[in-house]
Amino acid sequence: MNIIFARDYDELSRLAAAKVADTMRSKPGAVLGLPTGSTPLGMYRELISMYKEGKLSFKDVTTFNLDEYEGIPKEDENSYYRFMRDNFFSHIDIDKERTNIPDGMSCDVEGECRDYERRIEKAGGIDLMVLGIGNNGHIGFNEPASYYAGITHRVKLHENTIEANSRFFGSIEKVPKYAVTMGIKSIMQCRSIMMLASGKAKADAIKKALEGPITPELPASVLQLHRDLTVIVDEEAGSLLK
Ligand SMILES: N[C@@H]1[C@@H](O)[C@H](O)[C@@H](COP(=O)(O)O)O[C@@H]1O
Repeated sequence: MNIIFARDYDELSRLAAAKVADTMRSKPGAVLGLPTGSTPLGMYRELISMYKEGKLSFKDVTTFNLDEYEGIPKEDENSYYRFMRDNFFSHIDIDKERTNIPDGMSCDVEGECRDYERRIEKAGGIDLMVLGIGNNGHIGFNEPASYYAGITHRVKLHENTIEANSRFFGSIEKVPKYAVTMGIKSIMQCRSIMMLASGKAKADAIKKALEGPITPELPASVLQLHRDLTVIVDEEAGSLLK
């Protein structure tokens, strides 16, 4: 495991974008796994700048997003589809046909999950998966549980997650109760993983994830078993690490 201590959020974002760019340069047609949330916003801004400066092209890249809320239409301002379009995809030269986000409006959720896994396999698997981490240690929407959920699946969100994410919805009542997320197996199968964490609220989850026991009660702790894991933390998020 490679832990990088960034001075602050800006440096974390630059380092994260540089790793994505390296992956794209070393493998034309790379397949990227992408997260939402406030943490990767700076990384997306950096990547957009690289594209605008002519240093990077996303033409041949394929992407798979980690998760999506259930029951939120694509065009809703809180859908992860909108998040990705507004914060990243509409600013770069990516082929929209090569961007994949679970369909949270599907009337056949099970079928959608199976199809998502098939699409990842058909693309040749994910070269670099970028992850954030929830305050409770979740990755994607894999919530603390007594077992590991393997592949892409429907999940009931924890109270804690609903509360943390209510800041985007204006009120707790408006936050969806369910989501579709890539599973722990789908994440662990990625060839390389980079997890990002910024701010004091993440310090406890990061300490448990990297130094605590490996348990589905703290989903990110399973990443300790991955062969190619890079974690980038800023000073606050890394403040409890030994
Ligand atoms: N499903 C997403 C996660 O993928 C993300 O890592 C987490 C943390 O978000 P933030 O970066 O805003 O703290 O939020 C959501 O729950």
